[in-house]
Amino acid sequence: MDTTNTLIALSQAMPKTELHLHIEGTFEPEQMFEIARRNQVTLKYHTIDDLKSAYQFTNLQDFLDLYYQGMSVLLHEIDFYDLTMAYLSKVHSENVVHVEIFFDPQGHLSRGVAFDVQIKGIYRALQDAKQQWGMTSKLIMSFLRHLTEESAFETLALATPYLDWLDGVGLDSSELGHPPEKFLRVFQACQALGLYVTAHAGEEGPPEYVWQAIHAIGVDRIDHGNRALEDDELVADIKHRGLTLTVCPLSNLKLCVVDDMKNHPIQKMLALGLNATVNSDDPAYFGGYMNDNYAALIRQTQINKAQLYLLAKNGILGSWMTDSEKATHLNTLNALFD
Ligand code: HPA
Ligand SMILES: [Zn+2]
Repeated sequence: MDTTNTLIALSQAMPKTELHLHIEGTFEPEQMFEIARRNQVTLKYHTIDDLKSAYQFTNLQDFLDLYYQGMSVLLHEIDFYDLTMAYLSKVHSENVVHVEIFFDPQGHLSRGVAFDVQIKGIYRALQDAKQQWGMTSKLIMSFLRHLTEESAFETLALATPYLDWLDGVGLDSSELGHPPEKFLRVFQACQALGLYVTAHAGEEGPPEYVWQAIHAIGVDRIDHGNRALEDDELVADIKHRGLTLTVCPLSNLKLCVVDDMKNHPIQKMLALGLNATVNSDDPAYFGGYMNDNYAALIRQTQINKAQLYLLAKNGILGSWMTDSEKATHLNTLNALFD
């Protein structure tokens, strides 16, 4: 019988991928205050403790209100670089070998920060991480679903000179009332450009939104997907298609998508044959990075060694890495679990 501590040590040592991560959600209060100071931006909260004490959310919107406020201090390319580098260096120390990160261009464009300022800072950090540590990455531009499809099209037009740096597009922000179908045409345009497509669905929204993401949009992956479990036919369809779910345990707890980590559905997802993965979503706001998410699952849901292996393996296979990159990381993972 493996002890909790043995499993936690194994989860820390294993090569991990992060497939659901909003770079603006990695903004630690200390760094936020530092960048606010150098940019002479005044934050609504006066101290780091004041800010941290506001991190009590009862739903997704509570969090988003703070998330948009926090990102408002990002003005220059160096700010986006520093933010991204701080995240990459943190997860490098946790044996994360590959990241696929979202950024929210519209959250910055609306404040007058140009698209090229954002993407140049983020992309340069991704390149530096590759050079320094061999960490590979994909960049996903996410559309804000509370805005119009027209606004998403305008954002796509701004991204056109940078298509070589972009791997996929996503859909995030306030889910209820903003179904995936609202963005059908813009996602079709993205697919025609050869971009991967993923969408947040079934975090707060009903199973119907997950159906739409799969059948109307044709997503390559589903972000969250928790509420898909309410519909057996949908579960069978996700399984049949082999779609990956990018699940975020600590996020789910903080945003009251689950009432208690003990009741987190990730083991059920695995038992149903779904390709669930572990991710941190917005680690600076939700109380933990990759290793903390695994530790919480191990401590509170008693996942076993076989399930731990499966989660890590699903993370490698569900990524957009090349087959040979996947094979390399699978070999390392297999050796560790032998
Ligand atoms: O967890 C999330 N859900 C939806 N939108 C988001 N934008 C950042 N994080 C999230
Ligand atoms: Zn998310």
